Amino acid sequence: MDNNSRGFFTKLKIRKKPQPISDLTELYGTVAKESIYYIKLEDQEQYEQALQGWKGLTTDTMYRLTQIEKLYPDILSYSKDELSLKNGVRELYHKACNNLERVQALYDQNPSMNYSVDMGSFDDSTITPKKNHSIDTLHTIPIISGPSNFQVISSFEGSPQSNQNSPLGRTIQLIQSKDIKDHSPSKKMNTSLRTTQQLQQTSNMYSLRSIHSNGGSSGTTSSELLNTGNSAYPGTVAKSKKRNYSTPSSVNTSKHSIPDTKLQHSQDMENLDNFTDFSQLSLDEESDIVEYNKYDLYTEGNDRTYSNSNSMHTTSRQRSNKQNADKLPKVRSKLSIPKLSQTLSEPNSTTLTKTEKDRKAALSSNSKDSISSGKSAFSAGASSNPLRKENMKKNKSLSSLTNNSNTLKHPHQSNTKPQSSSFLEKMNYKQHSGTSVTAAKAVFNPKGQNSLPSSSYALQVRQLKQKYHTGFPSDINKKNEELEKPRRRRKAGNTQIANKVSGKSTKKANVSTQGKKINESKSSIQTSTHLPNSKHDNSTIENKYNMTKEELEDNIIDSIPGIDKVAAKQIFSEIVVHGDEVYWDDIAGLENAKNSLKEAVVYPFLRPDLFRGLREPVRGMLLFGPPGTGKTMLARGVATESKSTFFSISASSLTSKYLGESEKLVRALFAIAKKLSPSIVFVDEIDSIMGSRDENGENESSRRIKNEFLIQWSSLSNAAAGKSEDDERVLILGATNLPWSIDEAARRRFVRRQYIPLPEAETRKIQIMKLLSYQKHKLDNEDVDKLLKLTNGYSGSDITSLAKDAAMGPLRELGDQLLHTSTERIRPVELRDFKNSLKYIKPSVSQEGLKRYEEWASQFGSSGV
Ligand SMILES: Nc1ncnc2c1ncn2[C@@H]1O[C@H](COP(=O)(O)OP(=O)(O)OP(=O)(O)O)[C@@H](O)[C@H]1O
Repeated sequence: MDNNSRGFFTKLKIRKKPQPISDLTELYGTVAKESIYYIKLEDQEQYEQALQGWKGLTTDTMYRLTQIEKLYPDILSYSKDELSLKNGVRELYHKACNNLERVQALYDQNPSMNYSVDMGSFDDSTITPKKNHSIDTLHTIPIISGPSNFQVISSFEGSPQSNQNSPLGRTIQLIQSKDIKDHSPSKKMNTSLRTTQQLQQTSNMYSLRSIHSNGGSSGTTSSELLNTGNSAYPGTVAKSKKRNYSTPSSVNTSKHSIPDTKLQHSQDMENLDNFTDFSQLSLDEESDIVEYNKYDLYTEGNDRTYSNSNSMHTTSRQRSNKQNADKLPKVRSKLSIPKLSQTLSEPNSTTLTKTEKDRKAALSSNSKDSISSGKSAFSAGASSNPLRKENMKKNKSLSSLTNNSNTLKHPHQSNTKPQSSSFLEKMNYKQHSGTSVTAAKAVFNPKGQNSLPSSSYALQVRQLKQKYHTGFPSDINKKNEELEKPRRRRKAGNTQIANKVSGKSTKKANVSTQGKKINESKSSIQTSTHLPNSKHDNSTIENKYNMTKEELEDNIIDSIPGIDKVAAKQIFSEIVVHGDEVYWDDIAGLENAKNSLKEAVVYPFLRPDLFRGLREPVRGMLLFGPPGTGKTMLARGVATESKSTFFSISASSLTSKYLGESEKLVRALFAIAKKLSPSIVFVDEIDSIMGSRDENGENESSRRIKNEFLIQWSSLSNAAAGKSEDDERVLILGATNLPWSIDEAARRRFVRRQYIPLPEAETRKIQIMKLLSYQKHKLDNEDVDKLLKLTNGYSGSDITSLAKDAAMGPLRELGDQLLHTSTERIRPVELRDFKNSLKYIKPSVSQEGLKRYEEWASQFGSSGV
């Protein structure tokens, strides 16, 4: 370890009370400002530049956030503000990714729209309107010159952070500028030494822990870390300086979109906050700012230019810093969080481009609601550009652009302040029954909300009714009637049956066509099964609630304080199962398990009033047993029969490569499950996230997921139907083939541990008969009995495979003639087909394996009621 590195660690130790707020504030401000800039570039059809910018921004943001998380790993010690800021940054990052995708598509579609511009420029000229080239109407954004003016230290070359179109990335060059040597306040200091020290100091904010860790999660080298540390600086500068518009009208810039109360906050602060014109800064002043921000870095040697023309070139410094020194506000107070919203205000309308004007018009027309404003703004922006509009549609970027408007909000607003009323207002929501949560429940819990009101439910309903004048079905008699109504069975041939017959297991057939799918390749995530259900049709949702599913989700998310929006979106789009119709009758046998589940889940969910006090239902139930015995089917059956919102998750859906992300997903999952209660959170293969602590291979990330999960699970103490008035009924239903691997703490929380054994002969018979009922066959009772003897030890899924294979027998016989044979002439399935198939379809569970399950069941489990 060299001396410099030692210096880092010493500093880290000295820093007794880590305060992520300053880092996060700075990062948020930087990302937000850059985002606005790149959106403007896109508005100006400068796709290439915008693209480069988004790329740099996304990379840098995630990297810097990771570093902050590493530096301040104790999330529990974060203040509310810090958490909100962190969420805010995540949200901006997510939106930046969406924007990146969109701009990439725009760029790919129409590369001719791009202009050859010096990519080193952060020149406002690049966002100059093309059709309305009035110089007077231009406003300026500071330019940081390209590499020609800078001396790049070789170790930084090729760094991913060196994206020059991103101010974040450009800082790498900036920081090593020759000008630093010439103009920095510490002129006596040897430049390279000082630069190194500066880098170290800045890196202290972000990268100490991983400086020698060979990159940590991001796989970075120490030089990259330093780069990233440096990249923190422009944000500081950007935050610390006033954006200066070149036209007289820009004097009134601050009036834009800023509530009066905020304006009163501090004009100086605003100036400081908005100042981004680097070229107007004196070195001395800037060094003060740097000092104020505790970043001992000097960037004012960097070349930037004013551009009050639409020229697209980068020039060297055009004005002396001294000349503009007085433009820097003399404020040294700490940047306050609320200023972020001001920082992000739109510029003066007179300086806006046409598209921006559209956006602004939309904004003002809906100023009460930033979300809706954003949407309108988006429409305006999109409509001005047909290509973009089309592309937006294609890329589902409505929400991402809507979200852009969120960048104009304070993170607190975006995270915690429910937007419901204005949102509902905009959507004419009063015309429709139910609140957003109700609507969401109807969407995500399409079988219908629990019919019987617990007192808390009734209370909630009353409150919601008062608030939104809705027509909730709260009449208990009505609900009793509803309960007693014979269940409407699906017609044979519906998707479920079709899936079975066609051989798709319920699990495998689950391919969502609803909601956004962030990652379709995640086969572990089941999001929907039954497409024909019109309630699940997005268009129906839109008709019914006059809002899209995405809007509905946004609304729900907004109503949950403190939730990470990105994580919540992921939960909605990937994990929520939209109705999953498996009925008890579909599951052959397993009567004990069914009874157990009815008692533990179904009845309490349907009659919460009966299940209180000592009868309070369990909050965790484990289904364990050999593979393919119907555990997943049972879980789906429970979801259907209990009329609950069903979340089906797997380890992979909760695992993120980014530090802290998985915990957020877990928190979001529980928060949404509570919100949409009654809910069942089904975790298949739960051993993979609840593995025993002494199990080999438990890594840090799975330990963190597990801990978070256990914490959240504990918080469901009143969640099952029971005690309190405002109970939220959420059940964790786990399934595993490896019950002995489950951590003891988790095992304890699974109060009921239900053994799902291999099917008995009777169960196999029911299953075989059910499967044969969809096929022409010639098996009589005697044949079936013979078959039962032959399939001893087969699991439910083995039986399904066998039946499917046997059904192929008559077709196999035909060979190529199959193509010319009419359906009627194909012979029925016979016992011999099964016998043939039995030759190569063997039981999947061994006798020894079975023994182990039985032992564990007798020790920890139960086998029925
Ligand atoms: N009792 C049953 N009744 C009807 N079909 C069954 C039954 N058990 C299993 N199957 C069939 O086996 C398939 C797999 O079942 P399921 O996925 O529920 O098993 P599992 O116990 O969850 O398996 P794993 O532990 O491997 O996830 C089902 O889609 C169904 O076709």
